[in-house]
Amino acid sequence: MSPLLRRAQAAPDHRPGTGPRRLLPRRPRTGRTPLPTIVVLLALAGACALSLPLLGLGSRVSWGQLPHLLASDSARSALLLSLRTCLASTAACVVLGVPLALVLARQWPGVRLARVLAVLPMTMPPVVAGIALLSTLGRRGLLGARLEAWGVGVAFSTTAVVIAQVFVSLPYLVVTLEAALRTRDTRPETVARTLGAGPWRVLLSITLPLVAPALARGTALALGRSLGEFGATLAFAGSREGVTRTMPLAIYLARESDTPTALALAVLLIAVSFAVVGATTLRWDRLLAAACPGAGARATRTWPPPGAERPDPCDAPISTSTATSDATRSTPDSNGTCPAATRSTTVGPGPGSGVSTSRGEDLEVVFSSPERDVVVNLLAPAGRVTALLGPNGSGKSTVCAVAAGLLDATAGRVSLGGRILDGPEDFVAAGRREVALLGQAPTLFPHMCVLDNVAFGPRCRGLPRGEARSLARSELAAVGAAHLADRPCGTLSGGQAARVALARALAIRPRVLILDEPTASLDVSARQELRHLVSRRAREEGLTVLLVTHDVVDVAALADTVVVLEQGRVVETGETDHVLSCPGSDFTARLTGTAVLTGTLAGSPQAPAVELSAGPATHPATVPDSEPTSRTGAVHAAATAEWTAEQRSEQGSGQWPGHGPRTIVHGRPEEAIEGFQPGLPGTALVPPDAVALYRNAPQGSPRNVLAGTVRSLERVGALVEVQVEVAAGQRLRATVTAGAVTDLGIEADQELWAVVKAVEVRIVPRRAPAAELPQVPRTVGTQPSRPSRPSPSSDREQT
Ligand SMILES: Nc1ncnc2c1ncn2[C@@H]1O[C@H](COP(=O)(O)OP(=O)(O)OP(=O)(O)O)[C@@H](O)[C@H]1O
Repeated sequence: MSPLLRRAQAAPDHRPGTGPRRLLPRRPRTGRTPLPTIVVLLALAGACALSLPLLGLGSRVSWGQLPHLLASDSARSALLLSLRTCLASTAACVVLGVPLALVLARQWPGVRLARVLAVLPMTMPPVVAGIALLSTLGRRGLLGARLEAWGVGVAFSTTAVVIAQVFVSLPYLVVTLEAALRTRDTRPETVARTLGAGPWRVLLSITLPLVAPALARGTALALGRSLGEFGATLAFAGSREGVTRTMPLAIYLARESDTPTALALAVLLIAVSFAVVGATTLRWDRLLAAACPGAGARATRTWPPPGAERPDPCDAPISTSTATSDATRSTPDSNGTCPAATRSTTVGPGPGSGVSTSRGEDLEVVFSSPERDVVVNLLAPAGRVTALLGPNGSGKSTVCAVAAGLLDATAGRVSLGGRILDGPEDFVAAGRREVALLGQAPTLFPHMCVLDNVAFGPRCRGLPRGEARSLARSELAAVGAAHLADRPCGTLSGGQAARVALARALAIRPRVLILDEPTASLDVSARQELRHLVSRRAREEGLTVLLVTHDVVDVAALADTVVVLEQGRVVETGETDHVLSCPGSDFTARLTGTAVLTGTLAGSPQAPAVELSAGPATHPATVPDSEPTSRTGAVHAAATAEWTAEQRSEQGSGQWPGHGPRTIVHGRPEEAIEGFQPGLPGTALVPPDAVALYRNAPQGSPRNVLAGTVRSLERVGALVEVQVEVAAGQRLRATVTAGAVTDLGIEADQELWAVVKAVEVRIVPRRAPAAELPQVPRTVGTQPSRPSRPSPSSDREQT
């Protein structure tokens, strides 16, 4: 115990908050990490450095005479000229700076140098900037001489003032905006593309609104810099009253001859700068919402709006029983009650109408991506749900991106109902394929309300605003989210956001719905809810669904067929029931809890076996009790191996067989096993209910008996998973009741016996490791992409 704690406990009263007796360190009251004192002191010194000169200036100003001093002709002329030129130069900065920042935020050869050049005018002494401008646009300058020949004189004019201001202030806007663009989340833009937005709509509706705060700040900085511009203006434009003499110049000239006027102008300049920069820090959205409540849904980020009550009476878990029940949900009325009738407008049979439209068509995806070492050929049948499974990095997202048009199917083909979406000659862009993509995160557009999010896709497809909103309302109703329509997206829970994202994907009336782990970030109940919803909506619309998931419950509940990818190749396909009950790959075996034991194939397809990799004997050389104990609860496990004849005789001789060098697992006889060849690598897949654990060596002559060591015990719901190592690094899994664990006295490092029914063990040839896989020919995929195609390796950057 620390001395401090001892003292605290020894004190007669060490209740918190009792003055000097409070010896325990004070806990921080907020979650914020406290700043070191020295940092706070330095910050105060910095604040003084910024504010003291202003105080000094204020102390010299004749405040009483201020209106009189500022009313002089020269002061008014300087002020008006400053405002005119600053507004013009700021507008020019926005027009030129936004495109420049967009280009500089991308990756291209030489972009780093370009970024340095863009910042350079910020670091130049202003007078040097003026000389540079004079050398370019002056009468004898690089361009100025030609302009003079055409009768256009730039230097020493009001235009020169604007040019000088643009030159020094443009970098402020570019740097601020470019940093925001480079670090922005690009997923909303990718989603917008998949919903059918073209480049202009993505830029104007998504990209710029998302970086609007940085644009506002950059613009304010540019305006502030223009207002204060002096050196470059003086060198390039001179000081002609009413023409080029802006406020800074007027202050400079008056500072000796007419100090009170100079100080008054200085105060005015500071006040204007303060107003301009301060305006960018205001929450305009809130002010607008307060000023015109009708605009609140689009602008405000708070919910409920002031005066409204929580909780939302319609915000209950949705019923997934019938489409109609969801479709009748609607926006609560002003009293907060949910009217029975929906305001939804349906298009055609309409979402949630319960009428199957069977829009789905066969989706075929055949491609190779040498960069990612993915070679895939798969078919998602029309109107069915195909689960795409595989370990991390196996290529699932790549398949989704290719199918959605975010990635070019190099040397391949994507077709929908026989129509080529991506092939050697054709490429249909993302968003024009009738393919909707729903990713792990809902990625709602944060600057739009829920209704506008869902109406975005239909708007991109040319639907008038009113119709798009009606369709959006009915889509929201169909997923039980009609009452969220006017909510800002930032106020939704994860489950609500997922529902809205589903409605948004379905609002474009796709034929194919691609779900790339949409339930990954949800809790159990929200996950279940979304699962039901996807299943119901896919059925109602008759959609072809490609579902990426790592959750076996998703597969069992939703999928009709399963495709398994490993190391970028399809290793297993089949009907869901078959794949789950008879997994044919390591991945599905693990997914279903089946133990995977590896070794060398032996026997024949009619009597298949796998000889496990050799492992050290770990059991002590004691004679096991040959009586199965009375506590022989035949507990079910997930793998086994044969106790060989030699091992039996070892046991008879009083030797514990341990993990002998010839641990063999026998499997179910088959008529034929593709690729079976004794001596090649093989796998024994042992389902969870095929194994019984014994504390002592079992009697009788079971074919597969395995000696092993308990390596872990883990609670799985009401049961306990026992992992038993049967060869070096190879474990069986047994799922037993907690009672059986107690009865058998199972604990870590204990030796056990496992018996596995051979008829339940599948023996399959093992797939060669990645290094031995046939390489994709390098010529494939090196074809130049058509300009409109996304680059094969650029989707991550974009997504
Ligand atoms: N932008 C990229 N550029 C190059 N290679 C990439 C890129 N994105 C992914 N890869 C590679 O492509 C392969 C397949 O990745 P992909 O993301 O498709 O796998 P996944 O099965 O979806 O994985 P996860 O389950 O982790 O999402 C991996 O080897 C990965 O490293």
